[in-house]
Amino acid sequence: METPEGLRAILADPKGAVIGLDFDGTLSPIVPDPDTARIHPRGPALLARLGGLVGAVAVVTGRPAATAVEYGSLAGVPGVVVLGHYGLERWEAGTLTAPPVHPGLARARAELPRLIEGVPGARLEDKERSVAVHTRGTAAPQATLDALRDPVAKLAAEVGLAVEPGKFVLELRPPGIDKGTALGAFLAERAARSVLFAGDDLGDLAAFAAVRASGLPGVTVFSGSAEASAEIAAQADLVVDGPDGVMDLLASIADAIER
Ligand SMILES: O=P(O)(O)OC[C@H]1O[C@H](O[C@H]2O[C@H](CO)[C@@H](O)[C@H](O)[C@H]2O)[C@H](O)[C@@H](O)[C@@H]1O
Repeated sequence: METPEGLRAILADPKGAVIGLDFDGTLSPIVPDPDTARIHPRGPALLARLGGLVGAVAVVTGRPAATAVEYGSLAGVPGVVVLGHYGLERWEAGTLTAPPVHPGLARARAELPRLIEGVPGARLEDKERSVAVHTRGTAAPQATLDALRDPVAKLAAEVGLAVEPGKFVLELRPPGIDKGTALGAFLAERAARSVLFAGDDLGDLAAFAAVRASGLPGVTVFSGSAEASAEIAAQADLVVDGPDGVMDLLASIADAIER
């Protein structure tokens, strides 16, 4: 396969490159229980290696930054920056910065259990600054997700939150920021000269768009799977085979820089 132009730019000037990576489905294999997700075994060492070669490595995730740090064993990865809650939170060198909790969260948290009452296998993930409704554990995950879309959207509108859809998940979170604004601001802060972003879910499309909007040589990578979305694949320059494929790609980039 021909090397995309953005990747060639990264290899030619690695210290100008920002590598942005989603967590679930990209660095961490998808598992049924969100609490048991952990970074790919090759992840921490590879991120540390890459971090020493490129301008910056950032994990951009819908998870709370502290959760990504814990599940990703990222505290031991020098220089890595974690932009959590779609950029609302930032973790760097052991310091977490975060705004106050959105006032609509309390009511969302109180009312969501009623919406999933009588739906066996549906579960809530309370992330403090957002709440996610998961349907992966139900008998019909997609149909259940579709049935919950309208009531969840109505509640979100009433409390001033946005709905972020993902893989068998509807998340209620503060509006006004997404992975695109988070990545775009990080690229400007680091005066990036090239960028790679890898993701696997709908929330990552904003980051793909930010790569394009930056005007930098850039490459978008889709971490594909059996749950693959054609919409995301269509917007990616490269498609790899899930977190295993992401690890292989990152290793090949590190190898090529060191060569
Ligand atoms: O931005 P991300 O790092 O990709 O986070 C997006 C959501 O990921 C998690 O849910 C997804 O992964 C789970 C564990 O593999 C899986 O069980 C679930 O079905 C997926 O939707 C996380 O639990 C959510 O809070 C994140 O928003």
